[in-house]
Amino acid sequence: MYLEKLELKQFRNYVETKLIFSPKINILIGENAQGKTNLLEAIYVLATARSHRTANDRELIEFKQESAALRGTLVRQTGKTKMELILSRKGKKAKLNFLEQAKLSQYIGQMNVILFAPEDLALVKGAPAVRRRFIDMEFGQIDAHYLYNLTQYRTILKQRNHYLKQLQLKQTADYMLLDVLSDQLAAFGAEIIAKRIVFLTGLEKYAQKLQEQITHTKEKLQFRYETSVAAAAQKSVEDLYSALKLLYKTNRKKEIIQGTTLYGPHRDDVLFLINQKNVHVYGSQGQQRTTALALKLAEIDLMKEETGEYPILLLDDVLSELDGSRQTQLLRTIQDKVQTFLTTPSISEITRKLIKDPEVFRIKHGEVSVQNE
Ligand SMILES: Nc1ncnc2c1ncn2[C@@H]1O[C@H](COP(=O)(O)OP(=O)(O)OP(=O)(O)O)[C@@H](O)[C@H]1O
Repeated sequence: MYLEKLELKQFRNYVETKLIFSPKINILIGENAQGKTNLLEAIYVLATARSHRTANDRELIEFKQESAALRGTLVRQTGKTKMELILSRKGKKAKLNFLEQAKLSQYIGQMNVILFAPEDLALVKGAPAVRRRFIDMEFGQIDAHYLYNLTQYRTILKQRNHYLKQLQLKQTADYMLLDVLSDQLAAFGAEIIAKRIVFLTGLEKYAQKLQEQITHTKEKLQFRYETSVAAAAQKSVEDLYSALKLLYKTNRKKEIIQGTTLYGPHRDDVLFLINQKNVHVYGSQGQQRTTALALKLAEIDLMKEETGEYPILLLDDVLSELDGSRQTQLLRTIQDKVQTFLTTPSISEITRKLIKDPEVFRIKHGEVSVQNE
């Protein structure tokens, strides 16, 4: 799939911009603070209805304005789709082919994007929340059911935590509602854990191959899903559900004392292992970066497998963070098959050598000019 056209109105520092992109590689070049990342962010927001940089949509609207509009034409094997997202103080409105979608979950997933920013190089090293967010953003895009379960889970988790707080403060002594909420949370939690394990297995298969290519060694990369449910990978959804319910039952006192839900997918993590050793703990900086790169590139293949089409790749100033051989590996992987947008302050020699006929956009103060060499 590829994004053919993009129109922005009052989005960040773009007052009004209309662009036509190459289905292959688009280079967004410009000095600092001109709007390169804002443009990548716009594509990301158009696809996922949320920003990778902020949870506050207000920040996405041009400083002096009340609303922002993003419109795009997405081309897939099955045809073209017009996508539209309006952001305002009142919330978001999403349209597909001019039809307003009652739920955002109906809109998300049309356009699949993978964003790779320098922060992602810390994915392996960062806190568990960073990895959970990564998993949820990626898997949510390719599986509407996963996204639905996640939304339900979050809503019930909030209610359950609120109720645990009430029990902690002795504002209530009724355990009936807690049991109901535990039951519901376990049901959605089990679905989420089961899907995460399936997806991670798929991702691992591709990442292993890439890791070997990048390192030219016999380093074996493995992913392990870490959860409080024992032997989760061997369990069916029903078994996971029973196991979670049991965890809530046996740890009721502990959860009430702490006033929060201590078990479930919101507390889980992913471990990355190289030759059976935890990369987070034992990996060199280089190994951690390679693992993050392999993980990101593996997503391209996983999305292709799951959706039948290659996703759109957004590379935010990431090339300069990689050494020559990793840059080469990255550019070879995407060459000709993945529509790519990459931001950079200047085009490196490697990029010049490896990228054939890129479309180059020069960005200055939120204005874009096409600059083909
Ligand atoms: N809501 C907004 N309205 C208007 N301008 C904004 C808004 N949010 C951010 N900006 C402006 O956008 C610019 C930053 O753009 P962006 O983050 O895309 O930089 P960049 O070109 O990627 O630079 P760098 O290479 O430093 O990351 C800043 O000038 C900032 O003031």
